[in-house]
Amino acid sequence: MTPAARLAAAIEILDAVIAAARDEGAAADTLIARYFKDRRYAGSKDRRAVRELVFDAIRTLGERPLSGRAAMIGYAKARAPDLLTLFGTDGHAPAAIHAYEAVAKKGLAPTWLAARMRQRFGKDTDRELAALIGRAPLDLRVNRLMATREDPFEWPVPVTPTPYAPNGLRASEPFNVEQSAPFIGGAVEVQDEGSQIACLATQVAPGMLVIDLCAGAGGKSLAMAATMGNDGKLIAADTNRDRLQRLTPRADRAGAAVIETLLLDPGKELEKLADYIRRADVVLVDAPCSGTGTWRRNPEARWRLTPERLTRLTALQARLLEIGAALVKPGGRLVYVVCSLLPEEGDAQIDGFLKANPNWQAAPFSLPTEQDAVGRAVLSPARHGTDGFFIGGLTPI
Ligand SMILES: C[S@@+](CC[C@H](N)C(=O)[O-])C[C@H]1O[C@@H](n2cnc3c(N)ncnc32)[C@H](O)[C@@H]1O
Repeated sequence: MTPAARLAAAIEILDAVIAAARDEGAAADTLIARYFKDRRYAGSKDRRAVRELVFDAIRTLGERPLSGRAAMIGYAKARAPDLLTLFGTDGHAPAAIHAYEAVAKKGLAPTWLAARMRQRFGKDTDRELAALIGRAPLDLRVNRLMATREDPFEWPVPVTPTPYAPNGLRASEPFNVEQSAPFIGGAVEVQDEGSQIACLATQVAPGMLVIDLCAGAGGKSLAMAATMGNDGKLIAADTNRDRLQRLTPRADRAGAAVIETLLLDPGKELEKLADYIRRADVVLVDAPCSGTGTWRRNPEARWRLTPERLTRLTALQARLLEIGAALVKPGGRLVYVVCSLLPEEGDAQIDGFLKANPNWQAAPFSLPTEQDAVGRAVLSPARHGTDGFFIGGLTPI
């Protein structure tokens, strides 16, 4: 493909990304893969170059652009002026730029979201937002059921311990982990260091009954099962059958024998969990959220969120906290986690829960990172090099 044809391809993909962000469609990575599936003429260098153009444009533009063209012209004007010379050059090039056409503006995040982030980060907001749309490192977690961080793994790139999580490793550049012997053998999993730190807050231990209420494909279930040393019981529950099904082969590979999956009915979650009411030592509520803490991985997510979607999410989070609380035994622990840095999904949820449940209080936890208050911690890419997380600990009085 010529450079101009790559540019035209990136514009077409950006059109799809913008529509998907508006209509709750697929992620940018999926859309890029779909685009190239039917275009066998594109070689690996073309794919890489187009992907880079798409993601560079997404990272440069804070508000959802009107169109792929507006996005690419805005990106080119802000960061890559050479691209402007390619418009209108050959048969495969995008049409020449007109004097009055729409141009997307450079920015870190949509104005309404930046304003909400400012409530948490104040004068540091721009630094935090810039880090949030940077590139995420590739983090691994060593599975203590099979290995230790000191084992002599062989990696194709330099890999070093992460600064905070005791079982974390960080690769100096991306590589195909899933083809590596340690991954295939179950000795490592891919997991952001922030997720690993969130699991430490649960303080799970061997012999416990643990419920991972929003287990998904089990990233945190696997980490907790390893800490439990395969002793006890971990119920990995979720309403999404596909995600839960992905957990079973991962648990087999990791040798995590304490995990039982449980598919819940949305709206009737406690029916299937009736046997565990007031019995769990630890309940983790890793709630569905806006994902503002994971923009490094899918920066187009900031074009997706609307105030209405955020309201729906916070209502679900509050409901899941109540469900989780019903499962905790006296003296047990409820840990609430979101990969979001918006105050309404973090502190406000814990404040709301404590107000509605005066028989509960904050549960202190000890983490390798600093804490905001007793039982509350916030991780951010700018400060910790992790995805953004809010972690809250609660216990019945
Ligand atoms: C942040 S993700 C969980 C990620 C997972 N814990 C991990 O570490 O990989 C949130 C999960 O909540 C699930 N979920 C949504 N509504 C739910 C509900 N009402 N009850 C239980 N799980 C729910 C979603 O299907 C999704 O898998």
